[in-house]
Amino acid sequence: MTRPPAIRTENLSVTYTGNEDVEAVKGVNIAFPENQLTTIIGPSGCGKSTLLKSLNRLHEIQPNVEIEGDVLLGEESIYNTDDPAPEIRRRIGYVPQTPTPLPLSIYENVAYGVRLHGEYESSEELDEIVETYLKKVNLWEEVHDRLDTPAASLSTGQIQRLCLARSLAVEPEVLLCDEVTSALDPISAERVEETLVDLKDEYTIIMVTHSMNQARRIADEVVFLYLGEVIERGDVRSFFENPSHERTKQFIGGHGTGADAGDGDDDPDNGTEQSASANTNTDVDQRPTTPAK
Ligand SMILES: Nc1ncnc2c1ncn2[C@@H]1O[C@H](COP(=O)(O)OP(=O)(O)OP(=O)(O)O)[C@@H](O)[C@H]1O
Repeated sequence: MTRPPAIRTENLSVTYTGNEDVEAVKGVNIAFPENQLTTIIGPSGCGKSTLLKSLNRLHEIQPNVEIEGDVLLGEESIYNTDDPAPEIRRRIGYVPQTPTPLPLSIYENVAYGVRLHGEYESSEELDEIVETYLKKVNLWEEVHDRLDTPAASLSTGQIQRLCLARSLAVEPEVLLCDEVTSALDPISAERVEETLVDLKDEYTIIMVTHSMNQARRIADEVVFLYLGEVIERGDVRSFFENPSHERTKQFIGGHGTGADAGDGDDDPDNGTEQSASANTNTDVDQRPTTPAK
């Protein structure tokens, strides 16, 4: 049975108005069901990041962006509201591709937002919150004996998990992840992926990825975006095994024609992922693939 949407768009269009207008997202209507992981895939420049950022008003921090339509969190508009943008962004967390820790200790990186929102009553409770979220992202074992050291001393993969913990500690309703493994080495990427799989039954996660292999591994549902429009969406199995639209078929190419359609993904030494976009000549994605679990 389809779960109720945690967040959805209504006729959402996003236009960059610079020297010339670029309508990056075009009248998109899409609902993201709660407590599942939905990946957004599509060729480079098709509007994936733009769509993701519009889900928590992140475009407001850059000039020359026009938004039409609406985004509803539950039944509440995130645009037509008196709530300040930081409160919207607390409820809809965003984790970027390049993890950036605050110039603070490991502990304070997780505690920061909790302090800001005043959602604790004692230092013991704050300690518990920090421990809880570091455990949720599978980082506690690695850092519990050095919580006071600077977060910058961690590896990039650990920092990405720390950033996930920081986002989760303020208890968002939705978590937006923008290519959160693509800047990581394969082993770190695998750890982050495992963490997302652990989290996905408990959180509504919307994740942009360039990797169809990653989408296959961890998504519940897949959304295919092309030139700013949603072409197709479906549960991960039917999406890859039985896509309806010709454009989707072209995009996923030979990868989606059967459950066993091999794409080299299970071979950690494969080194590159053959992007579907290579089949459509719209993109050549030679990013490293993460090894299968
Ligand atoms: N700040 C900006 N100003 C003008 N145009 C922009 C801006 N950001 C993105 N665009 C354009 O909007 C379109 C969608 O870009 P977006 O980054 O959302 O695509 P994407 O699917 O996330 O791409 P990629 O997979 O390469 O990250 C592209 O044509 C891009 O050039």
